[in-house]
Amino acid sequence: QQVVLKKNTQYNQQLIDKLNKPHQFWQTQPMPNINEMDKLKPGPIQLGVLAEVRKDPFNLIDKFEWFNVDLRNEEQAQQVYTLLKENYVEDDDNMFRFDYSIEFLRWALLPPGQYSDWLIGVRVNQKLVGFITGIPVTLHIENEQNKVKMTEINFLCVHKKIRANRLAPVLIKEITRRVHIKNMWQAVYTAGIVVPTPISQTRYYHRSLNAKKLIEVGFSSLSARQTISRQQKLYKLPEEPKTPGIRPMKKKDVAQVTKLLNEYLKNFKLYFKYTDEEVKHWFLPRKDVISTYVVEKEQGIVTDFLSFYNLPSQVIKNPKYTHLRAAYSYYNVATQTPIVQLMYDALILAKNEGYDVFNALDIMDNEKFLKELMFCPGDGQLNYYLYNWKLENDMLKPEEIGIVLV
Ligand SMILES: CNCCCN(C)c1ncc(F)c(N2CC(C(=O)NCc3cnc4ccccn34)C2)n1
Repeated sequence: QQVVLKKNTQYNQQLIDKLNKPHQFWQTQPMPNINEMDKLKPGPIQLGVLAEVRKDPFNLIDKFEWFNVDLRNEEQAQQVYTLLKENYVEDDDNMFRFDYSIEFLRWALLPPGQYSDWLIGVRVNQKLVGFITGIPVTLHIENEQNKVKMTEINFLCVHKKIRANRLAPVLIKEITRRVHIKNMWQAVYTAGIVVPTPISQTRYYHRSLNAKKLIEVGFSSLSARQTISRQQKLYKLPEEPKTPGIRPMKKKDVAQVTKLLNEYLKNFKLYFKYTDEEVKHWFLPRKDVISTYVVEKEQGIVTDFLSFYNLPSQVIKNPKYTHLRAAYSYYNVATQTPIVQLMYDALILAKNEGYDVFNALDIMDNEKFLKELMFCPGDGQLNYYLYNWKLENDMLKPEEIGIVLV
């Protein structure tokens, strides 16, 4: 009886703490909070001192141990895949959960220049129960002179059975330490939740490709006047893309795609600059991971390209379907083809690749095609965060964001 009472009081105390001091962890981090916004000048909030960076890993509760994940190792990749498949992001009604594939994770987390100690796992008795990742990026912030080498954080995940152990803050602190050790002091990340302090709040839009299935899995719903067959007719797409010369990207296109992409991204306040090597990694088609199509005119000139990545969701309880096949808009550059026509072709190509829905955020120039191509606003928002950096005006509009995190 005593033990149960103690456990409950301990748990209740944790709840009381949570309610009284929300964001207790985040208040300790160099993120501008509301009242000090006006005082700080644009740029780093805290200047890091390499000599002061802790050399040893943060302490873990006993039996928990740090573990650098080697995603090239099949067994370790399987462990990461299973942890995410069973414990990663779900929608608010717990109907869907992301199901990132192993090949996708290798694409997302093994880019050129990756550090082996930035894919961090926590294990208990050889079982993976926690994960967080960083990849090295150079982010251009608000103007050309701010080219900041930093980390892009992603895939923070703690096993459902060991939540409320305060493991997530330790994972964040440990990857921060491993980034600081490399003399990098900023980070960029996104999250569906709001913690201090978003630099932009973007919104998801969805374009139905398989209306019937979206209704059957509960992703879409029918209003009184709508019927399934009406919806199918409304969202019907032609068999073939409209743009002459559109075809899958090949290795020979890398140099032209790099030029088009870097030129286009200068329009935004937050963007990466890509080398040929990086374009090869991020855009050359990989089956069931990334699709990129280029528009080739006479003499082999590439004038436009479109790209989308594959992120299926497990349908948690449904008699007929186990997965929702979703294509997510990645980077699209239209210099000769009208953007609406280019993205209409993206829908047709995604439908032909077997996707049920095409998702896009209202960032970059996406507003220009979302309404006309019958995208519907989703219920969630994706917040962008910059760690240890004060922007000129604190917030950026979605159309000023030029980066997509997978
Ligand atoms: C760095 N990390 C971001 C991952 C990419 N992210 C979360 C994302 N980028 C663009 C989107 F357009 C988007 N989505 C449209 C919304 C949606 O489809 N909501 C219903 C739903 C279906 N399946 C799931 C699984 C989890 C949560 C909601 N789900 C979420 N998500």
